[in-house]
Amino acid sequence: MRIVEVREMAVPISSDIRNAYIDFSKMTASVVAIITDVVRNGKTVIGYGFHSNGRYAPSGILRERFIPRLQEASTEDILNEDGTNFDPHRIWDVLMTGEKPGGHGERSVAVGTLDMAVWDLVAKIEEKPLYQLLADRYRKGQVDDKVFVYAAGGYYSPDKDYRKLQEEMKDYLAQGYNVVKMKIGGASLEEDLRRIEAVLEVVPSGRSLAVDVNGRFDLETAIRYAEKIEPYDLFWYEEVGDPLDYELQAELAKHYKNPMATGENLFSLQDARNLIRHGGMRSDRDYLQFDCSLSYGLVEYMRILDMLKEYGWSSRRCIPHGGHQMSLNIAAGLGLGGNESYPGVFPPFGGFADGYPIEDGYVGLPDVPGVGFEAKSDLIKLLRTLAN
Ligand SMILES: O=C([O-])CC(=O)C(=O)O
Ligand SMILES: [Mg+2]
Repeated sequence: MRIVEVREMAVPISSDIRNAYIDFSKMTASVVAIITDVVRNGKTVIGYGFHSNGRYAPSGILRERFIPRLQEASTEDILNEDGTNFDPHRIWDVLMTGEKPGGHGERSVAVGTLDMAVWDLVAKIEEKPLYQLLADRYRKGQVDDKVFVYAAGGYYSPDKDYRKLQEEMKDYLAQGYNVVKMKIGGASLEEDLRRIEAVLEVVPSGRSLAVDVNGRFDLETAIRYAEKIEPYDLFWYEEVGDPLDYELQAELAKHYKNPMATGENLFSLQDARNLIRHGGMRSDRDYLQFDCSLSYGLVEYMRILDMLKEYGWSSRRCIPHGGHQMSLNIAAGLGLGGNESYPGVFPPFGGFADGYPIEDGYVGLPDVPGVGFEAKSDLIKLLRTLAN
């Protein structure tokens, strides 16, 4: 059993949308394929991976460092004890050979992308959906048969007036979502309040709406918005200040009693632990959005889940960023609180398996081996261009 070849390709996921911090006019993502000599059901087993929106394709470091390390590793270094499958934990150690701690930067995205492909591979070799493999290995087989998902959108974009914003949100509700998310912080407070109120006119209540600042605010602005939006009783107030400004987050908690969410731009166990230690996040109401594809993959994410347990946090407080099937599998297999979804943005990466509609805010997962990319036709079409 060996890896024959690892391929990488950068793909554009550009669009004219904008959050409070960046526009997506030049956004890209890396997709990878790990091609093996293993055959299942008459076909070569290939693991696929990619990373979430928000970080540009780390093609350079993938091709110069991480893919060569994987391809040059000896079989014993990347297989499990009895040689029957690849071992994601051992592969992680191989990938991180020669890397100093701290300063996680873009390499956590490169490793997260490869890690997704490795888990896809491992589950395909065991001929199980990844959620089932995870539940069998780490949760006594217990799978959540459906996962809470919310519709993330509500971006700023040219010509998007209040009516168009309302139409977008109504469409998400019509698709079966109960919670929608919109961007704030990219306009004046007055303008953002008008946008929020426009959306509140078309959703059942404030609990159906989350708002995302994408790290734009200083403490003073964070508190000013907090005071204005608190009466709306929103689902959550997301990534309000700089992701690494734990003091701001902790101070905000003193001024905002409703749920807060953050963590999508914390890329390691150590950064996540600092948030829990110093960020004033409240385990009875707040949400954690660490995204394995950006932060060294599921191997590291499981370390984060262990850390959370140590600090008295339930895995149910985790609703990862990124809207991908990888986190959906983790949610179902390891018992997270839910997952993000991008029904209208970042195609073909947004949305889940074909034929699995959202029902009352929850989605089911297909019974196919691996992460389930083969059950999402637009995505697998793109991924297969790498393998052929
Ligand atoms: O706009 C973005 O960068 C994506 C984001 O924050 C989210 O999905 O929460
Ligand atoms: Mg966000």
